[in-house]
Amino acid sequence: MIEETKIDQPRIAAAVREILEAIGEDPDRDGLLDTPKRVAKAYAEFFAGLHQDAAEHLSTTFDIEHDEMVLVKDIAFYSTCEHHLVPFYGTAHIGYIPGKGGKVTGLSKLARLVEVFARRPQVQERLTTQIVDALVEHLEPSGAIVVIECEHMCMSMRGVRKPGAKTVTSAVRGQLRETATRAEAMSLILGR
Ligand SMILES: Nc1nc2c(ncn2[C@@H]2O[C@H](COP(=O)(O)OP(=O)(O)OP(=O)(O)O)[C@@H](O)[C@H]2O)c(=O)[nH]1
Ligand SMILES: [Zn+2]
Repeated sequence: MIEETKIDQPRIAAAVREILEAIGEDPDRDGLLDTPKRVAKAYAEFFAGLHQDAAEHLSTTFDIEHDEMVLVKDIAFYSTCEHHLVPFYGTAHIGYIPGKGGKVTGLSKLARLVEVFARRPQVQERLTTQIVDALVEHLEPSGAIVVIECEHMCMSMRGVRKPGAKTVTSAVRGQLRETATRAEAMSLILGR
């Protein structure tokens, strides 16, 4: 569930009204009347992850004996660049090797983990390491890998204006740092 209650929507709405005035718009014209409220509601969704805890999702574990890699790839997500407050978006790929007698979580929980950290003001590098570190902390796997591929709107629609440029980041922990296992993970992720 998206926790939006801790986000001060009236305060966001007041700030949006200010922005509309600052760009020379009339916040009282018909089309804009409800815009501050709408933006506040949207921001409550965009930043809901600030008030969520990865532990909540990763506490669902199963007693499945599996000491080989589990990989969920192409998890689509949207995040918000903390420098410009515009979206960056793309896909996350998450793999782990359960530890000895270790924990296996539900597949959807890996996607929920992405949401928890994507729905915050972010940079792609931090998003990548936060996801892998949460996996390590809560599942105690023998290895974990996260690869994220994104387009940043701050590079497409403004500034350097290079639409289509993709940024790829990765974070690897434990046994997956070993060359052969890492190569296997990367070919599963990128070999499409
Ligand atoms: N490392 C990293 N940089 C990012 C991310 N998102 C945006 N940026 C970069 O943050 C930098 C901010 O640079 P500044 O020079 O402070 O801001 P700016 O004048 O708006 O920069 P330009 O985008 O080059 O116009 C830019 O180079 C962005 O491309 C991210 O997730 N990771
Ligand atoms: Zn940016």
